[in-house]
Amino acid sequence: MKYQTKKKAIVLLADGTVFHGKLVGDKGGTAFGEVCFNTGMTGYQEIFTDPSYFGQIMVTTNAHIGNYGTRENEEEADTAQISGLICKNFSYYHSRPAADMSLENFLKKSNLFAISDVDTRALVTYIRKNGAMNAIISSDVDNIEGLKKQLADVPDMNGLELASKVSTREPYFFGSKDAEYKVAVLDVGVKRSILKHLANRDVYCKVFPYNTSYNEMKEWEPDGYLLSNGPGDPQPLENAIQVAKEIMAEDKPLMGICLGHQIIALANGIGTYKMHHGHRGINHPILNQQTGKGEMTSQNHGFSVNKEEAENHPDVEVTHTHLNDHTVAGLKMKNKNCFSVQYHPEASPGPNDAHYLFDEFLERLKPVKV
Ligand SMILES: NC(=O)CC[C@H](N)C(=O)O
Repeated sequence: MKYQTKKKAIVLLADGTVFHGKLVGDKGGTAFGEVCFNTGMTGYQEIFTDPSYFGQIMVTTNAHIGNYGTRENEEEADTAQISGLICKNFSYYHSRPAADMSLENFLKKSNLFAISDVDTRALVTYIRKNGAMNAIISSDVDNIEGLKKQLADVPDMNGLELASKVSTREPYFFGSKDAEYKVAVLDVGVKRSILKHLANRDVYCKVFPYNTSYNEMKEWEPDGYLLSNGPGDPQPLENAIQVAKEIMAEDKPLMGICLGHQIIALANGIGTYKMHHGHRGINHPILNQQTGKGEMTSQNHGFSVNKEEAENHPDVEVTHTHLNDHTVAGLKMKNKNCFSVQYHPEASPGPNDAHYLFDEFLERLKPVKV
């Protein structure tokens, strides 16, 4: 086996707890961020490249990572976006005919520091019990005191603005120019598969940087707007909240996904809060309150919308509820052409139950077009 003498590495949590592991590859390093876990049994490439995870160290509960390599076009951004990776077994070899790279090389290309051989079950149980917290992973195993000092300087996720770190610098287009509809996307960390879903529905997208004003987006004369997913706390995103307010004031079709959903809630005066340890996985059950049907969904969020404020808001309807903890999973504005979900209708990875939400958005664009 490759790397028979694996070098030691550690996970140091903000409360001082240490978990032991081994280095992936042989290049030492240190990485820090908020530690979180994803329970998906597949889809690591999509997870690692999702800009919503920027600033987070990912623990994968799937015991095998890397065994099917990576493949171009299955990523959500060009390189890995997570701050670091903690896994149980890391496969240096992959067996999938369609793969074009090993995960090891993909992580190298992304300059991502990863450690393996960690008791991930114990670590996940610990986070689940004690809540999300900052952590540092390092090969500098004999320097715990030094690492503690570095860890103390890592910013708290609560209140942290991260959209500016992942958003496009310049506007760009996605899809065919000849498409029937035009949607302006405010990129606070957009996953590529959201754009693909729109393009597949005859939508031409123009993707704007996170700090673009509504007037600038409007100049392109889009039929509707999308507020994307993305990393960090939604509350510091003043421009995005203002954009949502202005789109709603003009009653243009607006869809929000995850961070975009939280921004729409804030634009309506509904608060958001940091969850204990969040929802990250691909089997999160949702109740669609309008149809009474259940949906299996892909989720990745650590903040949530205030349920009481949403339920008591005269102009807002809670359309979807998370069945594990009854948190708000979807909203609709009663008198506005606007809806949003806390989960990921684009999946990638995950089940396809919620793709219909893109069709619903198209239904909202059609009358505007005519
Ligand atoms: N996937 C997302 O858009 C995540 C939204 C936000 N950063 C959260 O953690 O709740």
